[in-house]
Amino acid sequence: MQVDVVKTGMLPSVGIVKTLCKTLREFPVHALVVDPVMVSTSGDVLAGPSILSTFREELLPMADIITPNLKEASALLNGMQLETVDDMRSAARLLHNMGPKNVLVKGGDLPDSSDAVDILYNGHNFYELRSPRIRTRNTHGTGCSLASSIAAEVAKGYPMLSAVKVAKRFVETALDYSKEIDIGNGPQGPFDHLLRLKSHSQACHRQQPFDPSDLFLYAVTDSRMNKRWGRSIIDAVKAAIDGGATIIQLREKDAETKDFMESAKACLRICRLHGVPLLINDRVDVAIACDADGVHVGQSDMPARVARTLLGPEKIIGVSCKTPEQAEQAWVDGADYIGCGGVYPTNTKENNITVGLNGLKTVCMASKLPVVAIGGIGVSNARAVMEIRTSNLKGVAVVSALFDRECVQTETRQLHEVLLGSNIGST
Ligand SMILES: Cc1ncc(COP(=O)(O)OP(=O)(O)O)c(N)n1
Ligand SMILES: Cc1nc(C(=O)O)sc1CCOP(=O)(O)O
Repeated sequence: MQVDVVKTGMLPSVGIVKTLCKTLREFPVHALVVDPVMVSTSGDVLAGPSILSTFREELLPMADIITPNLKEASALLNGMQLETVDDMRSAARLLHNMGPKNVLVKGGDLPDSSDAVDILYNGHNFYELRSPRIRTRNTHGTGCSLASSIAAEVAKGYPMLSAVKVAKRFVETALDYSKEIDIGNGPQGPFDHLLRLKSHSQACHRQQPFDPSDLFLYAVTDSRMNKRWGRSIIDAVKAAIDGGATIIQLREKDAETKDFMESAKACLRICRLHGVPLLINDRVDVAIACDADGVHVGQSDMPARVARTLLGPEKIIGVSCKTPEQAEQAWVDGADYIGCGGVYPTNTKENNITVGLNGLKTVCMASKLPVVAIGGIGVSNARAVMEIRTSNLKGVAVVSALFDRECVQTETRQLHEVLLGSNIGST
């Protein structure tokens, strides 16, 4: 077996350190990451002074990097006082003289520092690596995970400086992710390094599975209209839900990404309270970032197949389709529903091709997926749309008839009544 990178953790006896060094001399590895575990983040002493001379004389000279915390660096340097960043630099230089190629002195315990400062020294340059200090009691295991992450990055072939930066970012993100978890009985809890796995599985989780009847009254927001009427997107979404909207899509063409994310998160809270799914138009990144229930993509947006890979199996994906071929492709790509239009001419979307009721019917009959009709639909014509009577036409998606009006709630309620009267999907 070829071993590329070895990372050491706690080595409880002199005999074990000596055996390890002997093995490493016989079977050299590409890189050796030494976490000289002697004092844990929680302050527990994990290895006695008898081990220090073996560390200094045998193990450290073989290491590509060593990653002591302040107490370990001090122990290796016969009790040297380490209280400032300058002290850490001096310690890194002295430890480097013992033979390792790189030294990372971790300043997590540095008094009076609002940042977490680590010093990396490679014999030529010092790098001061700073990240915000995350206030949490769940820090147990951070040193070990940092060194393991460095080893993993080095094994992937990255240079030491980038390996350390990536590892530090990983630990920082994991600390932040798990900072409020109530876990463990002692003064400290473990931090949670499975964050990527968990955040992905959470991202893949939706409150409820997709129900095609959610397409019944589909409210699609428009920032320009809401601005014109002097209301926020959040107020618009609330009003639409109060009026009976069964699904919401945020279609914010002019929003800056950060603003879009913030309003999406606020809207999501409202939607979750009411059990109404919230989709994001076009922006798969925003949907992932705010854990929305899904996305709606057009023919020139990210392909549904790619969106599905990014979003996972449970999120809702809708695709705009004007033809039977597009509807077939949406099904193949793993979409959940299609939006078909424009049924009528509309001013909301420039240069939109109108397919009419016949086009809608043709697409519905070809589609294996549920369909929602869109384009120029409102109280006056929703019934005619639903009367094409194909069983997979589940509802209407509406922008201006709800949001380019003074009272969103009233308009939504009226449309809801019309749709109820049309007895959708019963044939
Ligand atoms: C339900 C629904 N159907 C169709 C569309 C149109 O989406 P797209 O083709 O991506 O065009 P834009 O909305 O981006 O202008 C939709 N948004 N919702
Ligand atoms: C966003 C959109 N997509 C369409 C399509 O045909 O795919 S029509 C349209 C605009 C719908 O707005 P209104 O309800 O104001 O007509």
